[in-house]
Amino acid sequence: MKKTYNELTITLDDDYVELIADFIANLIDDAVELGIGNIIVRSENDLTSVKDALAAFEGIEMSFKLEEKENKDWIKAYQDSVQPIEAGKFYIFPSWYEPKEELINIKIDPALAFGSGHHATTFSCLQAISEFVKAEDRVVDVGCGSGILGLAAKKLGATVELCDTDPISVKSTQENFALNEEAYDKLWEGSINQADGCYDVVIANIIADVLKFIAKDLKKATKENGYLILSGILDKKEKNLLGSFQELTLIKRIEKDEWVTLVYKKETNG
Ligand SMILES: C[S@@+](CC[C@H](N)C(=O)[O-])C[C@H]1O[C@@H](n2cnc3c(N)ncnc32)[C@H](O)[C@@H]1O
Repeated sequence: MKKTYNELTITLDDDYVELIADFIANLIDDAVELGIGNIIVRSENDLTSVKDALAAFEGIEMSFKLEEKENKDWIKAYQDSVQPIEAGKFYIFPSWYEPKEELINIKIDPALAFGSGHHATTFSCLQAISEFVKAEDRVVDVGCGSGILGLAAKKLGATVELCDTDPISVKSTQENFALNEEAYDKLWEGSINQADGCYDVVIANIIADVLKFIAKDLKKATKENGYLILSGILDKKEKNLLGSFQELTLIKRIEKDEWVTLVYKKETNG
């Protein structure tokens, strides 16, 4: 145990506390404390990159205080308790576990970027990918985080491109593709507006407000008769989002915990 730990206090609108806390819990393995209008994260690791990842979120005002404090006894727990999970056709496991023969294996170690597979939004996307991605599809993973969704599509034989506005996610995606001995076809720091052409499947697990903000580009990037998988939508935000995608056909809705995943088809006349 180190002599000191880092404490990051995030002050934000109380409506977003749970959402952002969920996001942080998937970035790191350390304790996240929820307050009224604030979240406190404590870790022996440097929390600058968590702060930077949060600062990259568009549409949510946050202020940050990062301090170094004397260590009492937090740390050391979650990493030991990270369990593998099964989602759709996939088995997501940390490297200290053995793969499972009957499933498609994806090795992900807990790291700074979002996407260990445990969060309801990632889990539901993996289910949707199992159902809608076919070999040789051209797929883009928008907001790739750890790269887990792109990796899943790659394992199904798709051509995969990925992007994220956060450089830590881009790095983490590179590392996770290497860890799984897979190669992506393109990876860039940025968003879907920089994509080149159209895709059979567009996947975006971000948050409702951002999905709304980039709706036009997501729809444009989806091929005729292609699929658009949207996730990261809190149930209370769903209604407000639907209007931005109303010209597409909603073919599947997956609800897990308080999170909703929507699968749209862009019909030929859509
Ligand atoms: C909830 S995480 C999803 C990570 C991973 N795809 C998964 O399903 O577990 C959302 C990611 O979207 C990224 N992001 C936020 N706004 C974005 C935008 N406008 N365009 C692309 N990525 C964005 C964040 O940096 C974050 O890595």
